[in-house]
Amino acid sequence: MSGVAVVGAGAWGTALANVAADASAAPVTLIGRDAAAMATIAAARENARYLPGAPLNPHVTPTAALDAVAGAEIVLLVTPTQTLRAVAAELAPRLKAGAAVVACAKGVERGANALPPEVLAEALPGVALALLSGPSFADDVVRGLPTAVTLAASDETLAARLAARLATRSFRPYTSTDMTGVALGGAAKNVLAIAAGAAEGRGLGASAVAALIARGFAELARLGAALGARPETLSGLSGLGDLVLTATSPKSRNFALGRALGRGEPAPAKLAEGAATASALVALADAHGVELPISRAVAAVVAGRVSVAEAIEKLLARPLKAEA
Ligand SMILES: NC(=O)C1=CN([C@@H]2O[C@H](COP(=O)(O)OP(=O)(O)OC[C@H]3O[C@@H](n4cnc5c(N)ncnc54)[C@H](OP(=O)(O)O)[C@@H]3O)[C@@H](O)[C@H]2O)C=CC1
Ligand SMILES: O=C(CO)COP(=O)(O)O
Repeated sequence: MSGVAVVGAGAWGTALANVAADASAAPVTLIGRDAAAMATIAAARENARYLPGAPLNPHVTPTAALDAVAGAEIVLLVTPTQTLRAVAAELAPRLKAGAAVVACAKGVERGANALPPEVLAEALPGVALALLSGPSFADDVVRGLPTAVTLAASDETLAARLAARLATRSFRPYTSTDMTGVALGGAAKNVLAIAAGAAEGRGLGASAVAALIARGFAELARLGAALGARPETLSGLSGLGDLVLTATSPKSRNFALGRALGRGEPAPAKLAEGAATASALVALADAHGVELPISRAVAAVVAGRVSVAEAIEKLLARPLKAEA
């Protein structure tokens, strides 16, 4: 079976390293950028900073040596969206011939307003690319709780091979060839989760959160149609599935950020991809003539241009129209 290297030793990278090691006896390397931190993980057999209490699978080798990717047929790229291009550039000269790179981040790159597949296609020309996304909290996955995700590649044979390599009894990758749709769902849900959290933080109630999820999904569907995404992708695991998970759970860092903003509390220090993605998602939509009222409101709030209260009032003042 194929050796796997995981680049990015955060919560999701660590969880996926355990998944890859649980799925096969082939070697798994977990690559971080801080040598001291990786040595600590190797000694403790636990990533105490990002996944405390989760034993590292004994077949996972932590290291800070990026050259270790050279031994892998499959590279899972699990650093935040805004770092993908730079990290991929570092990977390019080190990759084994024929290796596949799987983007596992969820967002839109600022500046280029590009989804992860586009970023990697530019940074890694000629490399076999795939994308992994879907409703999957790292904490649930590392505890072996049932999780279903989407593994997309333009080549369905590659998607099936990668899914088979990563599948375990509890981690179930469904395959797709719609990389745009899968990437868009993962990016948009993080932004919409901030809105849902803000609504809860303001005490607007479950009905308001449900309305934001439904109308937010309508935004996703409009932008997806403009980008050529398949409707069934957006209504599947990586779209609606991840939106429901992330927009209804305080375990979500994006939801938690929104809730703090809604309560007028300081923003949590944890990564919230939706905050960096919001303006880029709106810019991507604007370039295709698609209006995203909720995502635009989130972008304005996280940029500090308006308060949560002002954003809510603006959304409530919007003219009523046909639902679809
Ligand atoms: N956490 C989750 O439940 C899930 C997360 N995801 C997605 O996975 C991606 C990563 O998220 P997650 O693992 O949670 O984030 P974390 O904040 O837990 O970890 C991010 C990791 O990326 C590393 N990193 C950051 N910048 C760089 C860089 N320039 N070069 C190399 N490494 C870098 C960090 O290194 P350092 O520790 O040295 O700062 C850290 O180890 C996100 O796009 C997220 O949306 C997807 C599904 C589930
Ligand atoms: O992507 C995730 C669940 O699918 C993790 O969500 P957060 O990044 O909001 O914590």
